[in-house]
Amino acid sequence: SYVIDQQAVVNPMLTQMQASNIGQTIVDMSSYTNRYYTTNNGVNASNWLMQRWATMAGGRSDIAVTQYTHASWPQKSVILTITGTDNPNEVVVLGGHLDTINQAGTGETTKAPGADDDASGIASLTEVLRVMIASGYKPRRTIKLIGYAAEEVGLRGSQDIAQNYKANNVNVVGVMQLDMTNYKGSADDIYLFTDYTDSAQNTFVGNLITTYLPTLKIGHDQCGYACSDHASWNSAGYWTSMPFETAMGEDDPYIHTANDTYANTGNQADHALKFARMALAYAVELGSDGP
Ligand SMILES: N[C@H](Cc1ccc(I)cc1)C(=O)NO
Ligand SMILES: [Zn+2]
Ligand SMILES: [Zn+2]
Repeated sequence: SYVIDQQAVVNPMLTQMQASNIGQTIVDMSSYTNRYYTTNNGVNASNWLMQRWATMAGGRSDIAVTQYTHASWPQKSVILTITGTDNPNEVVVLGGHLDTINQAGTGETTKAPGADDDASGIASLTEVLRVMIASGYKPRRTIKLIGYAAEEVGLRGSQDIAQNYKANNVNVVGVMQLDMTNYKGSADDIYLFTDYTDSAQNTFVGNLITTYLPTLKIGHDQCGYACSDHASWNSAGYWTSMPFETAMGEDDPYIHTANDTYANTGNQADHALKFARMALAYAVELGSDGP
């Protein structure tokens, strides 16, 4: 349910979250020449993320990391699963995409660092994971963190996964997409996009922000098209939210170029930390609901 009642668990975790950790993950991921869905770099970046999350999860028998093989391209999606304790069949999904693109065309040696789009989202989720593990948090529901392949070429990785979950009747109770979290281009802090998302869940996410991050300003906007992986889940009939870094039209001008670098978001991850904290609250509040 959308009742907010986990303050005793969430608040101590929020204080542990650090922008420097997020920044390091952005630097690591954007050091690949590109992460395009068909290049060796793109394949290697997926393998790197799997290894990174698996190393973090090492000691936990309730956490598994797998790669999802897509039939028609080589880059795999990465799925980390924290199996719930007494309500494991209800699943909470948080995602971002691990691929990048250069609008001029992306070959093996084309630069597409994708620091903001979307290393920032993956890095925000990785800090959520680190703090959940550090605090020994065990959700009652299952929580899945997903690094989608092939988002830039038509939301193809998330489409595969969302349709597969629908076909298998996986009971996903909520989906949050983090695509671009570190470029502060607008007056407000977090923009809840209203198209291809669920209004009731958006209200819940807004309430999470006012409850746990009361200094942040909330905006609302629309993409006007299926602008990230939440749209794949929405069209499969699942409830989604897409908190975005700016208002429409004030978004990061460097994306899909060789200049989407950590330096071009100020060599810091303070904006992304807001999204990481929001995502942590979302994961724990939804993840703590029993059957
Ligand atoms: N088009 C999306 C990014 C994007 C999303 C919303 C807005 I407003 C502007 C830009 C993308 O490239 N996702 O990978
Ligand atoms: Zn993009
Ligand atoms: Zn993106």
